[in-house]
Amino acid sequence: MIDERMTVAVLGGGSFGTALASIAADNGYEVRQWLRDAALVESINEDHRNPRYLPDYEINSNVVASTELRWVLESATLVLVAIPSKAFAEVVRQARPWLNPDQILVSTTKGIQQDGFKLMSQILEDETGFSHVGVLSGPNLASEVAEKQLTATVIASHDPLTRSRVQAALGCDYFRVYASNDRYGVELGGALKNIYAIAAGMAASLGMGENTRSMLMTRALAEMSRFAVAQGANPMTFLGLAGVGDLIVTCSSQLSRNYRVGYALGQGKSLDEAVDALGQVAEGVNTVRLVREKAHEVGVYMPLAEGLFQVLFRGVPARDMAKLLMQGEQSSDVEFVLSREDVKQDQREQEE
Ligand SMILES: NC(=O)C1=CN([C@@H]2O[C@H](COP(=O)(O)OP(=O)(O)OC[C@H]3O[C@@H](n4cnc5c(N)ncnc54)[C@H](O)[C@@H]3O)[C@@H](O)[C@H]2O)C=CC1
Ligand SMILES: O=C(CO)COP(=O)(O)O
Repeated sequence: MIDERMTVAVLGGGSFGTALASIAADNGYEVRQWLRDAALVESINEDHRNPRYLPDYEINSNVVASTELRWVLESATLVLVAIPSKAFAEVVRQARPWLNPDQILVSTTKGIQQDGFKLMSQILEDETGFSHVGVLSGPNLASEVAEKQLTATVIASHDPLTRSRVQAALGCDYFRVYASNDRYGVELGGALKNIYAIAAGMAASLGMGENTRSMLMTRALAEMSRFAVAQGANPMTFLGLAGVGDLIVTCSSQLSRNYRVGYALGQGKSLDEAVDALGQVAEGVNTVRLVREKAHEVGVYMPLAEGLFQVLFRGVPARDMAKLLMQGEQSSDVEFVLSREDVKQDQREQEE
């Protein structure tokens, strides 16, 4: 049964915004989608297709697109913001005059803003001062969502109303929406896994095997949760869909843009060539820079992020970096069970 009071606005005309708009419309809600590009607006409204970002999928005909932010937002009770992190704050500021404190504001973006190392839901909070704020994140390749492949995601918010409204708006027989109150952990999970997806794509194109991919993904999880805990998130969140779930899909699929950037780099393309060929956002390229800097600042050990940074921005060949990483410290498997300090202590004692 649909909640008659709910109307949905989606900001962003990329692949994920389009896929989410179509789900809400499939669920019977009135959906308005904001895009800058008038030609794409026309395609969505006339042909029910987004030829630039999701050319192969039909969009529910109840999604109405517009270039008018005011029109899209004025009747909305739920606002999903699906804008790449670099432009996220700018768009929220543009939207601010038509946002109100009763609306539910949800980021679906998996990135970090350079200025202040802010996650997107923090931007929503800071720019509006409103309290119904949440994050949607999980293993959600947009084209598979658009194809109605069976999929699950997480709505994370401290606010129960935000969680239940998003579950009602998007949950359906092909899209399950699980709830979390660790907004920061869920959001960090989505942003951080993009770093390791680039590394996984690179490893695959260099012909590295399945053991290598498994090692990479599991050590990535250790590194992500180490960083997140240092930033105040709950490590248990990384056992869920927005942690290990998203890491698995993004590190295993050519449908991931971050993975594809890594794959192209492994084939010898430059970073600029790889990003240009993609023509869509690969958030991990920026995230690795910001996270590496933050890790240095707060003293968190992140050898994989550091290694990827050196390959992407310092010209270190990926194979050399892989060799170097294999010579790094052999420490604890799960450091929430046996700490890295304890392993170091054991090793020191054996050496004496
Ligand atoms: N595509 C996917 O499979 C998924 C993407 N996400 C996240 O969703 C976010 C958005 O990604 P996609 O929709 O995939 O991106 P995309 O690359 O498909 O499209 C980006 C959209 O944002 C628009 N845009 C960029 N700058 C803008 C600005 N200043 N003002 C207005 N619009 C602007 C572009 O015109 C385009 O419509 C990313 O952070 C991504 O990590 C999350 C889950 C799945
Ligand atoms: O976040 C995603 C899947 O959950 C999409 O990943 P990419 O941005 O790498 O395509």
